[in-house]
Amino acid sequence: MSYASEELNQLQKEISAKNPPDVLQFCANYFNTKLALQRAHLWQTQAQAKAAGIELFSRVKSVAVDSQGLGVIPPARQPSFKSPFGDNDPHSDHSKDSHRSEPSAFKDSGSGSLFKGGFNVGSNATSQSVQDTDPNDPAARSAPAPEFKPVAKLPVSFNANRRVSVSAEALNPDKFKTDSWKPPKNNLSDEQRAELAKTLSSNFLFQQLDANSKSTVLSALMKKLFESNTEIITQGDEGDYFYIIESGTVDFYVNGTKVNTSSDGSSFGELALMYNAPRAATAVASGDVTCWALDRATFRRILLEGTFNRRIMYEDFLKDVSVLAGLTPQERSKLADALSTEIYHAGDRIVTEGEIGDKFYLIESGTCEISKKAEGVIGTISKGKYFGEVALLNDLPRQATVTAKDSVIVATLGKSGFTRLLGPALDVLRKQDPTHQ
Ligand SMILES: Nc1ncnc2c1ncn2[C@@H]1O[C@@H]2COP(=O)(O)O[C@H]2[C@H]1O
Ligand SMILES: Nc1ncnc2c1ncn2[C@@H]1O[C@@H]2COP(=O)(O)O[C@H]2[C@H]1O
Repeated sequence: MSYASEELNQLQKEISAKNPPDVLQFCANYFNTKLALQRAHLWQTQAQAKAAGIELFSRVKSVAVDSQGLGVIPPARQPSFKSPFGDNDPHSDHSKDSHRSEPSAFKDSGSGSLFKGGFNVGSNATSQSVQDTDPNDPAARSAPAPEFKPVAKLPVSFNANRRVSVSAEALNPDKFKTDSWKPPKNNLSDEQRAELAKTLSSNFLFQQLDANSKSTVLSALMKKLFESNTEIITQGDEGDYFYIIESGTVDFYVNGTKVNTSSDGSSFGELALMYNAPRAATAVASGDVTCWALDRATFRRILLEGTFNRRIMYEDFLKDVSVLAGLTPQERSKLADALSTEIYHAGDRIVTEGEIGDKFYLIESGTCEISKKAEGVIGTISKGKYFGEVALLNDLPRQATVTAKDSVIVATLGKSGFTRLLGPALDVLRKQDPTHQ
């Protein structure tokens, strides 16, 4: 299948799942978001290459002409990753401004880190040794104490003369493997396989797989052992594996700041694989850690084939959101289909007081601060809580500013989904309206 057909198929699936009222707008947003992710990845790649002294994209000077016919240097323009049709092409000449920061948020229509905590691997997990000859095995990396540096700042300016076809391939490595794809084989003995199946059987996501997919995953999982302080994942890298922690504790850092910790039974490393985006965080073994790793192609194949789909992942999350407690399982499924994921970093404004509101937000992880111009900070909210309902319920501008205090992942629902899909939760939201308290 060609790259274009693959993209169109994917879009078709999204349209069928979400049945958007405004199809053209939906398509525009869909590709806009894809392009944003691609650009974000390019920036990251360029930053890494630059740090290593490599000039990745040749520079094309963009010189405007002033009223006297003289060439002038264009003013620095801050790229917006919310609009990739804007000034964020890393192929451009950015030498005039060294203060541009890497993108702090990316978003996509799909689920977020909902795999986290999904794998409730039992504490009776066994630890068979698996022959793993994968040359990319992260366990094979040397393991010095991790050193966390902020991601390099990037320069700004814009020239769209060069497009990103080569990098588009880099971002879609699976497309080259699609036809010849064969899941890896871990060569577990029958007993070891049965043990692993037992270990994963209590896991929510694993339970959703049909027999074939279960068997594929069992054969493809690779055991990885990480010594204390090993960097399992490095922020900004391309995604290679999705990990399930059998035992041990993993800490997550974004730009050098610790944002999260996961242990036995949790999973991580799904975001980069799902969105073809750079790794959103650095994952470090805080003690000795044993993981099961699923390679990118198998993860994506199973995900894209729909067994591991968005609905499954979001349903798991939605069960824990108290304001949605009154929804029937069918209502929850419909809602799950309509959600999108956005990621923000510390300091990002997610909604701004006075602006027009078009989305409702559920916090999947991280902490947000709510503030009002007149009153300052009025509260903080975290996982399982929501915001952005007031503007939508009352057709008002945003009544407060909501800022990410750390790395925040939110599930968002557009305005039409908000009124159509929240069912009895809308009444609860109305009753709990903070501006009426
Ligand atoms: N606050 C967080 N922000 C981003 N990623 C996180 C966070 N907490 C845990 N992670 C995990 O860290 C992983 C890093 O690689 P990925 O971006 O593929 O997927 C990421 C998530 O699974
Ligand atoms: N006291 C408050 N006043 C206004 N908004 C609040 C308050 N407490 C929490 N919020 C949330 O902050 C959000 C800002 O955007 P909205 O007005 O759409 O919805 C608002 C609420 O979800």
